[in-house]
Amino acid sequence: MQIVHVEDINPRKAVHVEIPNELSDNAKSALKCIGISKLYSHQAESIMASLSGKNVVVATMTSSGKSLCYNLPVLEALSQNLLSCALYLFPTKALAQDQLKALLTIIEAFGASINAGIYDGDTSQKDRIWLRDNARLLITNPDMLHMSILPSHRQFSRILLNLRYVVVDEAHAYKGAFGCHTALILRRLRRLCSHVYGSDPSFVFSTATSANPQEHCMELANLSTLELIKNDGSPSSRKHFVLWNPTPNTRTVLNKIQSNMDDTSNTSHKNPSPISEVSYLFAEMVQHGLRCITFCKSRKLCELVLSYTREILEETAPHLVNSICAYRAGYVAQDRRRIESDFFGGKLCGIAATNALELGIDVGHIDVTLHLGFPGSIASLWQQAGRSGRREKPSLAVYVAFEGPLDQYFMKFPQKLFNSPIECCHIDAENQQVLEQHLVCAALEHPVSLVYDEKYFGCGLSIAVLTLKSRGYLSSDPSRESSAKLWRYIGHEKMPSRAISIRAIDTVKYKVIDMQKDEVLEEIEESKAFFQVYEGAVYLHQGHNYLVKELNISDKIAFCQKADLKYYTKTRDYTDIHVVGGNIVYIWKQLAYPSKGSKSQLLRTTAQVHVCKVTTTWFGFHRIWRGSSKIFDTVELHLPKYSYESQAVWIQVPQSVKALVEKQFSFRSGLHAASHALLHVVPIFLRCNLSDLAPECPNPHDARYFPERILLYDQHPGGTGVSKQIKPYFTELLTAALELLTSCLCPGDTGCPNCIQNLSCHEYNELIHKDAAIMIMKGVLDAEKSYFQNLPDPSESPTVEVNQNIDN
Ligand SMILES: Nc1ncnc2c1ncn2[C@@H]1O[C@H](COP(=O)(O)OP(=O)(O)OP(=O)(O)O)[C@@H](O)[C@H]1O
Repeated sequence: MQIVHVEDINPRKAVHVEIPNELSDNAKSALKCIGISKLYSHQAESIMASLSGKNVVVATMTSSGKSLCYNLPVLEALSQNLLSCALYLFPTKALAQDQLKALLTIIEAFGASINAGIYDGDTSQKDRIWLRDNARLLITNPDMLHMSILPSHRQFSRILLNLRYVVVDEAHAYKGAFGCHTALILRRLRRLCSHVYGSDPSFVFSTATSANPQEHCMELANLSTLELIKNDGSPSSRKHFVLWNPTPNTRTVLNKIQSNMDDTSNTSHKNPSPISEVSYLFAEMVQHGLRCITFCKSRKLCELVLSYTREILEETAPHLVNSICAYRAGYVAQDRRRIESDFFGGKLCGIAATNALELGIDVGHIDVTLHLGFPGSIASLWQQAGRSGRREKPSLAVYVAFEGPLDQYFMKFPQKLFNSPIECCHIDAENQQVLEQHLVCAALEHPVSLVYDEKYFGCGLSIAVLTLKSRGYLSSDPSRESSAKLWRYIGHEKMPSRAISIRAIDTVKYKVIDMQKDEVLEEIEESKAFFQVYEGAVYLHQGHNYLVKELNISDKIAFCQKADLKYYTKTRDYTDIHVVGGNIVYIWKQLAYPSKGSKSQLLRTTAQVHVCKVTTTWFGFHRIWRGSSKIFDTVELHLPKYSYESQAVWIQVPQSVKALVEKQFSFRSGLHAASHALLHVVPIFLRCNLSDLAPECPNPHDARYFPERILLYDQHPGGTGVSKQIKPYFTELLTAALELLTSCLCPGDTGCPNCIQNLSCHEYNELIHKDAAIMIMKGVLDAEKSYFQNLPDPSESPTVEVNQNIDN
């Protein structure tokens, strides 16, 4: 049977409290108006804490009424002082739209005169002017704050002068590169409020699933105190969480249904694959009148699931074919809004979605969530599953596993999924490179002072200022004493914020055009384009197959035509890391978290951090039968390579170690496994998002020379500085990675997801060898030890640069 485990998640009773007497009559009648007669205990707790001026983070379950935790104190404060203002930050435009509806209802119920509106990239010029002059509750996102509000802060002076609250919703979305940039943007905001406008807003965060909400939000907004509200008083319904493992040898009831129904040989669903099984489940749910979201890891999977499910419904319940659709990034905003409201209104009863729908957009009651593959974190899985069973009705979640190591690991050890703590959210708000980028913007907004601004930008400030001075971005009055100097922006760009991509999203995009309708179907970021569109590619849009007929690279357009195809395509590619050189100097600074080693110990490493060039080469594609996933054709591709500059941290493996390893094992496989293991232990030492980093993975089908090094690189063009932060810990990382491998008792050479297998490996964990990795890491650590034995203590000097030839 495919069902390998059922976890029964017990319902939880609501803990209600009376509406606090301290609230105004307006607030009480507003609550009554929106149908709330009692508060959940966490709501009362957080509302009272916010009203007393405390910074608050509400970390409770999905759909636990968190919006009220910030809306109520904000509206109470804004209706009592008719000048007071609030700023709401949502991580996506869609969420802002969604929340505005609920907010306008409660504002009306409050009977207060509070103008509220959304100020984002979609807001018209006319509305922007009106909002600047009239809004007291401005809803925006970090991008807009960074690009528009802060650089033109004088236009928002009324709001900033009277800013009483800053609300940060879905705070768990701010992690990795995006989190790091947002942290700096919030520091810029708080600095301006204090230095220019004399305001000091309180913060209210809402966050769903993270192990360290308080620490994460304090870091995000640089707060010294923050009240954590985590005792959830909202009710939750019973949930059955099913782990479903498609097994090639077992015919399921669903397969039987399918085989009875099939009369053609070209069907793609005879063999159970996770994609076809999830599609059958999806079709079943819809046919039983259950409202369902199927979460898929990628845009392509989302389209495939929709297309398979529609085929099944065509046979079994044709009237339901149009009651499901796909929802993912890349669709134009208008289409997404239409899908959201059709789903909410009941016109649609199922959606195949990527994590674009993971954040709390209210799409009404959902009975079932299906999860095709592990979404990358336990937190994410819970967040997705939390979408069903709202409003006290029982619900079902089914996690359908892929063949991959991580999915299979959870199928074997379900308790690792249900009993493990949820991961931490990592941001590195002291990232020197990101700090430098935002300091340029901050200096344009208001001159920077080393004395007054260190509390916002940390102890890396003075070094960052000197770096920016030498690069011609900042200058100060030479007659002033150094501590009294004010650093002003003197760079050439009028709007330096425009050059900073806070989500590290490419600005260059490819248009996908339907040739028959002459209509743009989608815009794809340049870095992702060649994975999806090339001549001969099967491109999926809203469950329909399109064949890409032509790719015009100079105009960045892919022309395609609807086609009835029983296969999909997949590129053959590899990624090379070329270390360019140019040492990036690591500057020692106070760490915000305890370090396991002393400063001098940490500096004793020959690891290097350099600028690198990351290049992806596409050399062909496979045509693969849907359902059976069998490759039936391989085609050559001639596409330009895609490159970007980034940063890498790496250590050379001595030739002697290589020679020793090669006597027993494949050296390449050892390097590959060692780089995975190294990546896995990074969070023990550094706050960062693992998806910011990637290990160097050898291409299993390429016998070319592979550099003798263990390397991690920053996946964002330009780099977020995470490689630089890793360098001083390299020896410690190697030691921890070695411990990880030697303590993992999994059998076999290829390890498990707990040691050397990595979910996001570009080469699908091919060519990895645990014992070879252990030998390599031991060899490198021994070589490091003997190298430094005879050297003086490096703690005298701030950096240790060890000369090594860069031969790759
Ligand atoms: N005290 C209450 N009593 C009854 N219903 C409530 C109460 N508070 C909120 N609700 C209802 O619970 C639902 C979910 O509320 P809300 O959207 O604020 O949750 P949330 O925690 O912000 O959700 P998400 O995690 O998706 O962001 C809404 O329909 C809201 O009206």
